[in-house]
Parts: sequence; structure tokens; C-alpha cells
Amino acid sequence: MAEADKSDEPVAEETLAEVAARCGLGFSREAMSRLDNYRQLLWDWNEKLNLTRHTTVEKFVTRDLFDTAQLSLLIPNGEKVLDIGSGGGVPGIPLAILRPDLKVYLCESVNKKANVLFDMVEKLGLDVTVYAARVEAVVERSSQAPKFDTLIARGVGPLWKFMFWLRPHHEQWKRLVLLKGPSWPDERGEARHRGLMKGFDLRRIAEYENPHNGAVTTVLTVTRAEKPASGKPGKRR
Ligand SMILES: C[S@@+](CC[C@H](N)C(=O)[O-])C[C@H]1O[C@@H](n2cnc3c(N)ncnc32)[C@H](O)[C@@H]1O
Repeated sequence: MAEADKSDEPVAEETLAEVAARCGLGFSREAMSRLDNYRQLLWDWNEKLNLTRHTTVEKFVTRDLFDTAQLSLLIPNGEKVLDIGSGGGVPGIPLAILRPDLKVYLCESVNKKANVLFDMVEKLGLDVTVYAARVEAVVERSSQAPKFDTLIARGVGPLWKFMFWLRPHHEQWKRLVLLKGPSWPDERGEARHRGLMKGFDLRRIAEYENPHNGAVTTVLTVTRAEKPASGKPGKRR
């Protein structure tokens, strides 16, 4: 007897755990379940507000969770971490799930998006603070805002903008960590050209390939430059 033609049957989408395992992301069972809850909340909200284009499990894992996992490797224990321009919550929310030792703060300038972040953080039961404000205002409020160890951002703007926003408040943060695409050397050139890197060190601390499309992400850090020893000329920044 001929076998039934199965080509019209819908193909079941892989689960988050299956895609994560394929990408070498070893999350605990509890983290996996919370990440999946976050994914569902994000997609539910996405029907009302444009928050993400990563609406398949494959893209959510290989882009959002993969970036977050790489970032997570670079953040020391117990730090206060501010995610600038969180949008739908990446990387701040998955980072808070993966790294309960951190105190994570989210900052989003568009009120509607910040309200979604409040909702998701509450439903996920995360100890995450959300600022519905521009980052300049958050770091400026020195009496209210805590001092941050690490500022993180993905997909918010070019390097010079971060330096323009954050330079005047450098005593409020120790380190800026940015996930960047291949145009980062041009961004560095522009920030230098505008004189915004004076007194700061820029380092490339990691590079990795996206498991979905092979695109290379470069992780940059900006810190205050150490003063050159007396008598020696300073390096060009
Ligand atoms: C392209 S989205 C990126 C969202 C998220 N980080 C991601 O990677 O999926 C950039 C977000 O940054 C926010 N934003 C832009 N400038 C900002 C600022 N100065 N302070 C806080 N948020 C800002 C925008 O409202 C937007 O939601």
C-alpha cells in the first residue's frame, strides 16, 4: 500500500530548549522556562506594539538569547547593570533571568514601551527596575539613581551618541559595553572626530558569529582612560 503524502502536514517548530541546545546554550531548566515565558509575553505585546522582528523561536534564540549569553560571560558577579534603550527588553530581561546575581535596570525613552517593560518584569517576578526615561536623564539624577557598574546596549545608536549622552556623567558608570556590527571602526572614527573619546579607552573585548546567519558581532567596551605616568606622552584616544 502506498504511504500517505505527508508534505502538506505542518512542520512543528522546534522548542526553545531544542534550538538553545543546537546553539550550545546550556541554560538551566528553570531559566529555560522563564525565558520561554518572557518570549511569550514579548510576542503577545508585539501584536499591539512594534517591539521585535524576532517572531520565530529560531530568531529569538539565535539573535536575542545568543547575544545575551555572550554578554553575560563578560559581566562580573554582583554588578549593577543598566540596559540602555531596552525596547522589548533585550538584552536586559534575559540577562536578569540568566544572572540572578546581577541587579539589572532597564531604561527606555518611549513611554509605551517602558510600560510594557514594567508589565513583563512584574509578570516574570523579576527584581528589575525600569526607568521610563532617556539614559541622559537616568545618569544625570545622581541623587536618585545608583551608580552603575556596567552600561549595556544593543541596537540603540552609534558610539558617538552614547559618548555624547554619557560623557558628562562619567562618575555614574564604570564601563560601557556595546554590541556592534561590522561598521564599528567607522563609529569609532566619528566619535574620535567629534572629540568624544578624549580621556576614555575603547577596547574590542570579544567577537562572535551568529549561529543563524554567521553575522559577526563585536563587543566594545569604553572605560575612563588611566592617566599616563608622568613624563610619558599619553596615547591618542
Ligand atoms: C532599535 S531599539 C533596540 C531595542 C533592544 N535593545 C534590542 O536590541 O532589541 C532602540 C531603543 O532605544 C530607545 N532609545 C533611543 N534613544 C534612547 C535614549 N537616549 N535613552 C533611552 N532609550 C533610548 C528607543 O526608544 C528604542 O526603543
